Amino acid sequence: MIYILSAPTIFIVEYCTAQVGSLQITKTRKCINLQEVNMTIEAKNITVNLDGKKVLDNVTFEISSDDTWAVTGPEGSGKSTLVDVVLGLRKPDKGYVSLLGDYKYDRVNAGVVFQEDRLCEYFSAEENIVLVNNRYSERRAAQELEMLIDTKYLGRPVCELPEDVRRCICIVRACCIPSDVLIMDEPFRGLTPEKRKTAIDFIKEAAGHKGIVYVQRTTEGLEAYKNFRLA
Ligand SMILES: Nc1ncnc2c1ncn2[C@@H]1O[C@H](COP(=O)(O)OP(=O)(O)OP(=O)(O)O)[C@@H](O)[C@H]1O
Repeated sequence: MIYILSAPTIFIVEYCTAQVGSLQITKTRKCINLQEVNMTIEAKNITVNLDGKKVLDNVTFEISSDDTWAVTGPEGSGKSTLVDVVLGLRKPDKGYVSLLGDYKYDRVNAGVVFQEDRLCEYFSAEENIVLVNNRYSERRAAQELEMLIDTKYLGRPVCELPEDVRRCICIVRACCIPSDVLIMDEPFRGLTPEKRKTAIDFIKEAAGHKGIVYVQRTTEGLEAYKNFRLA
């Protein structure tokens, strides 16, 4: 990581992290090398009560670039609630989520697979991808989709497609959204072990140095990852 000091009127590089008197301290990355991007989502002391029941009790963890987390726990243990808090969709009763490092925005910018598919049912798989990233043509979207689904499923309303194919479309969609982190709630539901492995390879490739959070009941199928940190 290089640090450059410059006068505030001369804006040398894109990421400004602090202003010190008349000096602008700018943090940059040589040749915009993604390897040096450092973003951290800090979830600290998260406590959530629902209907008088403590669903999350003082949960603390950090998701940084290059981290891959598995958040596991039995049914009803609060996994999806934690995802909602991290995404800013639910306010915790106690604790906070903050963004540290090279974030350009003051909110979590995530590619998400939700527990439910949340697809546009009468749109095709390609159209569902283009909807979340208008830089993609349908042709480009099809190329991404073909890494996980058979071409026979393209060009058809997704409501006609089998459950496992729909889940793969959700994975591709999350990976195609411009984002800083990937958060996936039961992404591999209904997938065969072989397909799950292909999907993990696809996600790893698409994520690059982004942090990844897998949410599922157990770590089954995540053996491809070594040194897992369990939350
Ligand atoms: N809006 C709500 N109002 C009241 N209770 C809720 C609400 N949403 C979730 N709960 C309860 O909070 C607990 C945690 O739910 P959550 O969906 O986060 O669990 P989970 O670990 O993701 O479960 P699963 O593995 O079934 O997806 C459950 O007991 C659930 O019934």
